[in-house]
Amino acid sequence: MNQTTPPDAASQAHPEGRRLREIESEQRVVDLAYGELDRQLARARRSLAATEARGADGTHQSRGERDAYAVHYSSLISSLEGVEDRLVFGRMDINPESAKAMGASSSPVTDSGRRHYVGRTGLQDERHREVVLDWRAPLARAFYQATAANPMGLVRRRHIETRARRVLGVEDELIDVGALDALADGRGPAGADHGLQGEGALIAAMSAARDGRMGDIVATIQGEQDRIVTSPGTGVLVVQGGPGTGKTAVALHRVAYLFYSERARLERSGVLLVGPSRTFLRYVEQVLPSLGETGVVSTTLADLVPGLRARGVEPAAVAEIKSRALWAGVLERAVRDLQRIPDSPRPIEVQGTVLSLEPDDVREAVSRARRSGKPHNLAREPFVLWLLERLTDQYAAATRQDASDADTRAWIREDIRTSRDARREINLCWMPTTPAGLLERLWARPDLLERLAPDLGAQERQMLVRGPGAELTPADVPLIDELHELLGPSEDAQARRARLEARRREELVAYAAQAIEAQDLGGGMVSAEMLADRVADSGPHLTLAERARADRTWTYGHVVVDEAQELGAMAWRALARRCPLRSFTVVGDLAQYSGRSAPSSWGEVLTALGTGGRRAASRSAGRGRAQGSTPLREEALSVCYRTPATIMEAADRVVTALGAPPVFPVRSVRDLPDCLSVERLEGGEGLDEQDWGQALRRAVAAECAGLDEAAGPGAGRIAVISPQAPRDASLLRADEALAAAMEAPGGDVLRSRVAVMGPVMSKGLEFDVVVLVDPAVIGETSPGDLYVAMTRPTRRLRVISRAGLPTGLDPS
Ligand SMILES: Nc1ncnc2c1ncn2[C@@H]1O[C@H](COP(=O)(O)OP(=O)(O)OP(=O)(O)O)[C@@H](O)[C@H]1O
Repeated sequence: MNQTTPPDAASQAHPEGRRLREIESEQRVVDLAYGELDRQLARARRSLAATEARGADGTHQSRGERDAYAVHYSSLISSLEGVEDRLVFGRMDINPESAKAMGASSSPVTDSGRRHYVGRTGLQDERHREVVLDWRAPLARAFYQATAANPMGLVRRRHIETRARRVLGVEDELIDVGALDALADGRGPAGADHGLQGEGALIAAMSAARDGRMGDIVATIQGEQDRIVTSPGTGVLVVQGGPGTGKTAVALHRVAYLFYSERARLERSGVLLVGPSRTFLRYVEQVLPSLGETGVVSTTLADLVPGLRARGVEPAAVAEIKSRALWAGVLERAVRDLQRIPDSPRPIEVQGTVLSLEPDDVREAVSRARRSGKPHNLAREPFVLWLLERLTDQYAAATRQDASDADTRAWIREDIRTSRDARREINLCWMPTTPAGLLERLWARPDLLERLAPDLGAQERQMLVRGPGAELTPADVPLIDELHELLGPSEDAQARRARLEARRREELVAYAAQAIEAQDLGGGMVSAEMLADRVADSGPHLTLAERARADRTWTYGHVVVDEAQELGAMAWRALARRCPLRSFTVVGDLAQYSGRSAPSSWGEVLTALGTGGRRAASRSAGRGRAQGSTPLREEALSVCYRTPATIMEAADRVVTALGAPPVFPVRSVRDLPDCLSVERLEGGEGLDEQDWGQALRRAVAAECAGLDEAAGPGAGRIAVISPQAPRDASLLRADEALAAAMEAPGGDVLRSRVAVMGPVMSKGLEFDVVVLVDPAVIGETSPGDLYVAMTRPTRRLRVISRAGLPTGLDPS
């Protein structure tokens, strides 16, 4: 078991004195580490200031270099600032033989390599001697993975608890009893045989009141988690397991680990993190910066395409139809459908001469343009050019001109190109269009849909029909992305971009002219144009993440997808395009799928990544290679850190009774007394709104009071998860105190003490307390959603129901 610091003869008599001495001694090391952090931060800030002071002068190349340095120093500063909190959290004592074998060099803190301090980042002193070992360093693996059965050279693991640069306590685990004598300070506590590493620190982390933001787990990563965090970044890795097993936490730490182990590659390409909702992304946004990493772009699928807003809502059944793989073919056909060969010759009048657009010529032009391999809008140019050449020949013959020289041909071509007939007829054969325009046409024209998507049933097609001008929905976004690939930029878009650039330059020139005049700059040596060029060149300093986010065609070095069981084939295709290397961390739990028919395997979910259709892995070890070109590995986590055992067991019973049992049953690390209460209201479904409102307010107010008592006044977070969230939210607001507790600064529900949401919105989140409304209603449409809703609390679940209770939940 864990104890605080090893007892020796003196400490038997004065254990408190011994504890204080240990704390004091660790404080000296922690002071040294923060001193080093401060020194490095000050140096980076000075370098940034010096770089910026160099101004916008110099050659194009030197301005580019200056910008690159500025971005580098800014990121370095953010990284160093990010690791301030709990900079050092662990110490490893290594047996002398292992230390010698590792050949570790000595430093003021390492005791000839026999002692290492583990922290959020690696720090060395000015003489390049180790002060803090980065938690991702190979040597630090023993801190997370060593057990009594496999000590990995570790004699003792120490967790150091700090707050705001002060050491508050230490917690020791003895790993290798046999090696203890070899250590300078002799004896230690009994060996660790509980299977959890740093149990005290772990339980403390889990018991702390939630504050609406996920914290990192770097100080308490467990062995099974660490093996996933540090597994190589190649291929597709599925991290699965029941609720609260740390899948999200592990995936985020894996990103930080990959930045460490493959920094050169990922610093150039960045990492994309895809989450189920903006709220979820806000929930996890602190984790990577707290590990010193900033090169991550996070997005929902709805926000995947820069500049596109998908604010429309539609039934889940419609979104499901849009997610199917068949759309790849349908959209391809829709684009080819814009390339038409007329049934008969079309007359074209050019300055009084009538030419004929021949179907055979159009056929040839179409096939040449398609052979160019360019997307539709870009292939239009070779298509038009080839037809214009044919029409030019016709015109020359009809007007008896010699069109053998380039200038004459160019004149004729221009006359044809600008004639109304030619424009109309050529457009009809090869219509330029935008992704949103084409999709709008598809939804608005059932006849078109029937022709292009014959595999859909008539009823399904009917469900897709939507009038022109309607808002795009999140499920439209992967289709739009696919269409971007098939269509390429439209002439309109290209022209718009050129116009914008021209306007921006005009503004810059005007601004520069004013500046020259106002400040009497230049002395005749600098023109407004020159100054405008410099301002444009020196532009804003964009970080990699900012550049990547704004560029739809950016390819990332690694992609993490959370709640991945929800993504359909079209979404995976969009993500596959963003990572041709197919380096993916796929996080999810098939049992938490929203809807009735969850996919049966990850192979089925991930077909679009080229992993083949077969799963080749088993439960925990679960490594294997699927048939297909992209290697697929599956790992499963088995310990729930979030939800008390009583609640977890109830959730398992309920979904099992609904015919959707957990894919991986999990073991909770703790249980709490009185953590589950279930109430079926008298009056049942016949209860009127007023009585229901009252009962709900009473329940939520009681939970607020209970949490005040358990965590301190106002501390902790409560979620009310209801199938009728908006209506229940307004009922709760009738109580002034609850309305105040529901206030969400900046619209961020995670900042409110009481958040009301539907079950889908609660995916991936966690709260101290959950008040769950009408679980049977949720379970009826989606057992997975009920599983999610029941497993969000860290302390307590209160069920309040008007409808009958689902099997497995009995009134308490
Ligand atoms: N090793 C650990 N040390 C401390 N806390 C941990 C550890 N592992 C997980 N946790 C905590 O457990 C909680 C659940 O983790 P996380 O959200 O990553 O689980 P999950 O498997 O993604 O859950 P779900 O599938 O329910 O969304 C979080 O508060 C996380 O910080």
